[in-house]
Amino acid sequence: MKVCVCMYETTNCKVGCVCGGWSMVLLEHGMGCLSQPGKPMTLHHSTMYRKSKPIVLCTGNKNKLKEIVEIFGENFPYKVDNQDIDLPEYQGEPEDIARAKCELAAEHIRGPVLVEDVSLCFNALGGMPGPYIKWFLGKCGTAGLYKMLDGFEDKTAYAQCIFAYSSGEKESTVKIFDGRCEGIIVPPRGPTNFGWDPIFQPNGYSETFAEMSIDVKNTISHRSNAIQKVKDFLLQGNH
Ligand SMILES: O=c1nc[nH]c2c1ncn2[C@H]1C[C@H](O)[C@@H](COP(=O)(O)OP(=O)(O)OP(=O)(O)O)O1
Ligand SMILES: [Mg+2]
Repeated sequence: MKVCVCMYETTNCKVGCVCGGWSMVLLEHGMGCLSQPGKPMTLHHSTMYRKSKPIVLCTGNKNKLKEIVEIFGENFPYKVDNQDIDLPEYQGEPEDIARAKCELAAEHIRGPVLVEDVSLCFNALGGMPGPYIKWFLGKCGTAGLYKMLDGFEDKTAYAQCIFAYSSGEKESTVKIFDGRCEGIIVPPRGPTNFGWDPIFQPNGYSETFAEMSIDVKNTISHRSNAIQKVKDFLLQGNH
């Protein structure tokens, strides 16, 4: 993350925070700053939004939304809204699917948008089901997905999350952020509330994503790896 140095004398704190008398000032790029003049600014205030349009996160999946909001954390300085729209998804490589989904979302929202597309890739199957995991999961269930690897010794897999961001401006290009988590496919274990979590056991852990606490999942997951990149990009003043 870019560290900005506060250059301004402070005025009265307008956000009523616990900033010890130092207050919110606006830096040149419009980001709020809570710091002593000359000291690096700290992004520790949840109401310290940049003066810009909210970023609209387009997903119809409530579990994704919950994890994304938690991973962004309350210190994230931009306002993120959600639109529950089920966007059509093209066939092809995961990155192209996310890009096309993002372009459709930007057309729909006409402002800054963020979408994500998730793949679960079995190495023994050359990366399939990949972006089609949603349909395989729907038709075969988690046990059926595990069974697909019956004839293979190689149970390794990776979860991939691709975020795509568009500022929504005409001619703007879509920015892609890729996050992965390597692991193995195991017989289903743990709660069944989120997708293929019961059959994915990340490397270095003896629990499946479904069995581990959400806090642990959110520090190692495909989604958290991708979101770190999204955050770095947006916090560099790119939004
Ligand atoms: O961390 C995860 N842990 C377990 N399962 C997960 C995870 N993340 C996505 N999933 C599931 C949801 C869907 O069955 C498929 C991805 O498809 P994907 O198109 O990205 O998700 P979706 O259609 O549910 O929501 P969206 O409206 O954002 O497209 O994998
Ligand atoms: Mg989808």
